[in-house]
Formats: sequence, structure tokens, C-alpha cells
Amino acid sequence: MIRVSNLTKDYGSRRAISDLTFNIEKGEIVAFLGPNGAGKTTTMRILSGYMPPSQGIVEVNGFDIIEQSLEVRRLVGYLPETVPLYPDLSVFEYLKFMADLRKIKQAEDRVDEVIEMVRLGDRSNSYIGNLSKGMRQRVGLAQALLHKPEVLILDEPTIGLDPAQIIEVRNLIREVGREHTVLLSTHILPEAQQVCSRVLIINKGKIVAEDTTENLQNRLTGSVRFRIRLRGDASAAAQKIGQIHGVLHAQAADTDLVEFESAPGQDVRAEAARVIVQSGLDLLELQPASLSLEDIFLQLTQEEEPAPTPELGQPEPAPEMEA
Ligand SMILES: Nc1ncnc2c1ncn2[C@@H]1O[C@H](COP(=O)(O)OP(=O)(O)OP(=O)(O)O)[C@@H](O)[C@H]1O
Repeated sequence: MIRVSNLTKDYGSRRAISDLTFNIEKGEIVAFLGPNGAGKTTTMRILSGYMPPSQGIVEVNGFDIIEQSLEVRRLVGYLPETVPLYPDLSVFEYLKFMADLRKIKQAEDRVDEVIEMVRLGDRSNSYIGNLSKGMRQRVGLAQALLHKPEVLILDEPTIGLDPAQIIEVRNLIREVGREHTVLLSTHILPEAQQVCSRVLIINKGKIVAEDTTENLQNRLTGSVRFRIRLRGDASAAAQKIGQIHGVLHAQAADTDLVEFESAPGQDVRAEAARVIVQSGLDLLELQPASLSLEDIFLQLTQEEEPAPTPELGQPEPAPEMEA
């Protein structure tokens, strides 16, 4: 559905993305994951036909982004990071205005449809300025859906929302993802895990990994991590767990918390629980501990050992990530 080959974009002398190559198949929901400034917005603007690339080829359903940009725009719905909404218009008026701009036939019916799709039926006549941020984001999604695009490109759709709104918007994306091909950008790994089937990780303008979230975590760690909460001496417990065959590493992460890593394919959970109980400690909780995006980034950047490029300047320290 989307084919990207050797995509590069320069802003003057600054290279924002460099030689990106990836494909997205019809029906996939793919996360574009990366820290601030990685090049997500730049890539998404090019893919939606809003900005030309400096080099490289992008095709959407076989249409070239430069030669056939009208066809591409017809196929793609774009939700920018900041949606330009008009606070003095009602939800209906704004969407009708956008539908007219796009010359959509039977615009009023289509506006009613998209308002229902994003579950704003009861707010159709509310002024946009009076809506919550989560609702405004849904209005943005509605405008991206107006022309029945096959592909949705969503730039950080949950940024700035509160936890309840985040859940709502993620559910909505999952729902529209049943009928659309979706590329969404995020800098939050759990978001990618919960909503997407596949992840492209971008760092400093380059794709540094591409896989399912599950494979990515396993591939990067090659091991499995667990966390045990207990009542008693966590340091002594960590020492005992560290002696179990198949445990690579164990440490007391807090006074009541032990974290340990087991070798791939070795299920040491039962033995770890036994060791705790036999030591006279109370086992309160044993659960897998997933890697944070920060961990993954650190691993990727350390593995990659990025070479300084004149365009991007000297490598910077690893960015701060939200887990
Ligand atoms: N209009 C512009 N002019 C010059 N440089 C730009 C422009 N837009 C982006 N950049 C630079 O290009 C790089 C990539 O930015 P981009 O906005 O694509 O990243 P991003 O991953 O979307 O980050 P964020 O999550 O902060 O939006 C950054 O170094 C940024 O400073």
C-alpha cells in the first residue's frame, strides 16, 4: 500500500531524514516510533503529499507522491500533530466547511457519518472551542476520515491527552484500523504495543529497527526479564535468585523488589518462587518486566554506534523518552 525507497529530506543544510526505506501493507497498523526530532513529522508530511521529498520515491497504492499527488491525497487522510481547528465553529460547521473544501458530494450526510464514527453525535452542535482536548482530537480524526481515505496517517494522535482520553483515542484508532491502513507516530512504546501490529523505529532521521513489538523486544534483549515483589530482605533474595540455573542476572531494585533476567527459552519462574518461599520470605507478586523505550533506544544506539554526519552534526546523548 505504501512503498518508501531511499527517502531523504533536507531543510536547507539540515538533513531531517536520511535514506528511509520501508513498506506498509494494506490493512496494517504500523507505529512510527522515535524521540522528538527523529524525523517522524517530516516523513508523515511527505507521505501525505503535503511536502515534497528532497530525494527518494514514495508510492501510495502505486501512485507516485510527486507525479500523482492528487491521487495520493485522495487516498490518504492526515491528522497533523496540531490540528488547525476553528474554535468559533461547531463540530458540524467545521466538518462541513472541510468537506466543501474537499468538494465532497452529499457533504452533510458524510459529515453526519464521520461524526458518528468518532462518537461525537451528541456534540455535533457544540463549539469546537468548548470541547475537551480529547474531543478536539476526535474532530481532527473525523476531518481526516471525511473523504473516505484508504490510508490514515496520524501524527502523535494522543499527545497532550489525559489518561482516559488516551484510552478513548487509542480504542478509536484500533476501530478505524479495521477498515484502514494506518501509520501513526508516537514516542510512547506501550502505545505502539497496544495499537499496532508492527513498529518502525526512527532515530536521528534513520530507521534503526523494524519488527513486531514483541519480536523487537525479544530480539533486542535475547532474554526475558521479571520482577518480584516480596516482604523481607530483597538483597538476600536477589542473591539466591541469581544462583538459579538459567538466571543471567538478579538485583534488588528496591527494599521490596527484585529484578532478574533469564536466558532465552528458560522458564525459571517456578524455581524463583520456590527459592523465595523456602527462604522464609513472603512472595507478593511475580510479573514480567518489559523493556522501556528508553532501554530499547539505548540498546539500538549503542549497537549502531552512530557515525557523525556533516548534516546531522555530532551525535547527541540518548534522548529522554517517556516509558
Ligand atoms: N521546517 C523546518 N526547518 C528546519 N528544520 C526542521 C523543520 N522541521 C523540522 N526540522 C528539523 O528536522 C528534524 C526532524 O524533525 P521532525 O519534526 O520531523 O521530527 P519528529 O520526530 O516529528 O519530532 P517531534 O516529535 O518533536 O515532532 C529535527 O531536527 C527538526 O529540528
